[in-house]
Amino acid sequence: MAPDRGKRKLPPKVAAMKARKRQRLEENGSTPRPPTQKRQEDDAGRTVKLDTLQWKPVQMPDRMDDYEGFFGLEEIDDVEIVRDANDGTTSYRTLPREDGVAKPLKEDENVPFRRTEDQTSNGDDDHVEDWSGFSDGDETTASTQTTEANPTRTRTSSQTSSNEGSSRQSQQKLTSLPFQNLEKVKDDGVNTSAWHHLHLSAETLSSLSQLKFSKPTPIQSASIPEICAGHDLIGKASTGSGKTLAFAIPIMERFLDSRETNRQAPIALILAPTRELAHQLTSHITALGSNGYSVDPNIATVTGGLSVQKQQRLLEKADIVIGTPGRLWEVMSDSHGLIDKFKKIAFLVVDEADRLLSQGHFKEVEEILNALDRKDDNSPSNTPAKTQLQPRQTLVFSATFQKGLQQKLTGKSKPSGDLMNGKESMEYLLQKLNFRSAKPKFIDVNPISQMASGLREALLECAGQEKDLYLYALLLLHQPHQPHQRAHSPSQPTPSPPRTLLFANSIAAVRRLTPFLQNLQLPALALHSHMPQKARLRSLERFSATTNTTSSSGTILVATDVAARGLDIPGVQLIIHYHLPRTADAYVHRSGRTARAEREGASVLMCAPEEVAGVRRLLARVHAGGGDGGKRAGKYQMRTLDLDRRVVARLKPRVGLAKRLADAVIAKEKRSAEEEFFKEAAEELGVEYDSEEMEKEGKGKRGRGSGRKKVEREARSMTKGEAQALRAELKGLLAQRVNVGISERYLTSGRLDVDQLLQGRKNGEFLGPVEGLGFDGM
Ligand SMILES: Nc1ncnc2c1ncn2[C@@H]1O[C@H](COP(=O)(O)OP(=O)(O)OP(=O)(O)O)[C@@H](O)[C@H]1O
Repeated sequence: MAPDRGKRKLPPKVAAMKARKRQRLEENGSTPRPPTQKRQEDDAGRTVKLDTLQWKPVQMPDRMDDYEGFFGLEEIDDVEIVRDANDGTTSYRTLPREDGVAKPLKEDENVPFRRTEDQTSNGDDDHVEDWSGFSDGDETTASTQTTEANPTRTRTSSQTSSNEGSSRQSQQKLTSLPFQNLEKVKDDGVNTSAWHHLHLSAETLSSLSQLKFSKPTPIQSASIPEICAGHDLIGKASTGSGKTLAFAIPIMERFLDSRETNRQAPIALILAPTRELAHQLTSHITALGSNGYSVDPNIATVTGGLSVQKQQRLLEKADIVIGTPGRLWEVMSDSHGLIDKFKKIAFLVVDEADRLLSQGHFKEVEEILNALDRKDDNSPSNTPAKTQLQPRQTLVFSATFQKGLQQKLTGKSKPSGDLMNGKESMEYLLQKLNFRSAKPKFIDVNPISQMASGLREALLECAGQEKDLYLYALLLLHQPHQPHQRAHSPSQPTPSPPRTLLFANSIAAVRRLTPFLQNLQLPALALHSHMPQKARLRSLERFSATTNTTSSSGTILVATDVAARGLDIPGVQLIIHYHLPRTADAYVHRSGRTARAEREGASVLMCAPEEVAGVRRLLARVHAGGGDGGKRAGKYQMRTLDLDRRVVARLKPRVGLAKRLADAVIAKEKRSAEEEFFKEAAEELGVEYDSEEMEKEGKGKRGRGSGRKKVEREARSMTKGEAQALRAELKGLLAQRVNVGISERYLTSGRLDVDQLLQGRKNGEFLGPVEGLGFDGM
């Protein structure tokens, strides 16, 4: 008998192993023994009859409350269902217990051919990180749930729960992300008279004063009165323009009003597309709530990581709930009474709404919205859900609402009509959300462009095989602009070191580029959604640390689009799009990680010559906003960043060595992950794993990907000695100066040397003319 695993498609290599095994057995005239038979013989479990078991009644979860004719459910623990592999009959077996606790099935017993995390992303250069990977319902690595900017004053849900071990630790780490302005300020704060026309409470004003926000931003000025007056609202404003406080301040005002009432439900439910953004929202709202208020709100952050049961407990006392849709829906749907509580919230906030509501991305958002809108049994049965008055206000924010921005940026596909204008965006959202008023307020403070005003943009044209070389040149060019070169008084807060965010389209590319840059002595860190949650937090924390002016800390973050939306990291001055963003909205949001809060920054799009025309066309449309049917689109011309090709060419030897070393490490890691996988698969099948035989088989294959495989094989075969020799050679090259030609200046490897080299330089003297991007101003 074998446990029921259903049919799965075997990976080709495993299928080949299986076929070889069958062939050998047929040749020997023996019959294969089902692979799980041995395990069953060894198993101490006992076959039992169903009706002899101690069934326990199950309390029905909220999501079942609409199921008519469903009377109840009972459950039983510690029983495995097994199916006879030959005749398909089913029986039940008790699981052996250790210390009175049932021994769970090993993970791989349930999913024999599931690939491990590393295998998934190492194995495939085309592996693309899409938004389904950002929703974290299925991620179970260590995580966080609530953050505190001020642990002594802020009540957070996590404090109600004990014994949270490492999760608590990572939560505290996350809290230290320096959202600079929002750190608790101990001095007297700033004058807030510019806020007075918004009629906010003294406590909110005091908090704003301490946070040193002397005046509201335009989106805050426009939205806060409408929200406080009870309207639903759709708010559009460029990246980094303060949308978080535009909805957080009214929520805090309502929190103050409701303090005396016996409120049974959270005030607000805030949805965000990524874990990082959910935690950042928590951090911003916590900082607001813990600076000027006599009682702080209880904030629960619900993202993947902690057990669902723990998060359900945390939610019981929450005033404000912030979460990613996957985990939030899991927690809501498996709980008792939580959905009913959430139906009473005063605010539903959908941050980055265009992404959260876009087709096919977050099905859990729809589940949550449907659950919130579901009719109560005692509501008039003939009232359709759409027309019922919702007790809550719905607030929707993003920098981009145009559906057209989600079209591909490659220029290969024809733009599908005009970008949506404000009216159409509103209609789209009206279809998706159950607003309580027929016409929510639509506030668009940047109708023409969604790009921040302090952003400078440029194209860097280079062929695909030279991308790494040009990337290195660009990073060297950017490195020297250290803030310590600027006058800085000791009474001012420490300025952030310059940071660069490098975006790539696939996890595999992030994995390759990070060691490549590190080999070139550039301080690079990785961030993608297949990293364990702790490593994700560590990368962000190191990248964001306020005083990382030494070369050992990261000032370059190599990331997938998991970092594209909403992240507010001080000091990000340069965005590099190593790959073309797939969609125009991704371009807007990636570029929006710099030039925030009226600061300046630059964005460089690396682009192959054949892609340039298409990209220019579409970016012109992005800049034209689309509200005029694209008539202004021709006006915007993105500048080109010219690097002196002769000088760039001199960097080739270093780049070549750094690449070979990075490829070798990646290929070896991939190999060991593959070996592990195939060994497990072979064990499962009861066959012998012969790595040499598999290697031979791989060599014989021709066709798509065989060139890459050859390179991988070569990289894998690099010996330790060869790697050491290459490292030594690279070290030597990095220590040498590179003649940069006409300027008679010399370029060396590390940041310090480059700093010295470039002191007093003028634009255009280093690596060719770069007039226009104004790197000096950064
Ligand atoms: N009134 C204000 N005065 C000065 N700074 C502010 C003010 N309001 C917010 N900020 C700061 O501006 C920065 C950007 O704010 P926020 O993250 O809310 O931008 P956003 O509009 O949500 O951006 P994105 O579209 O990228 O999500 C934050 O560092 C925040 O602390």
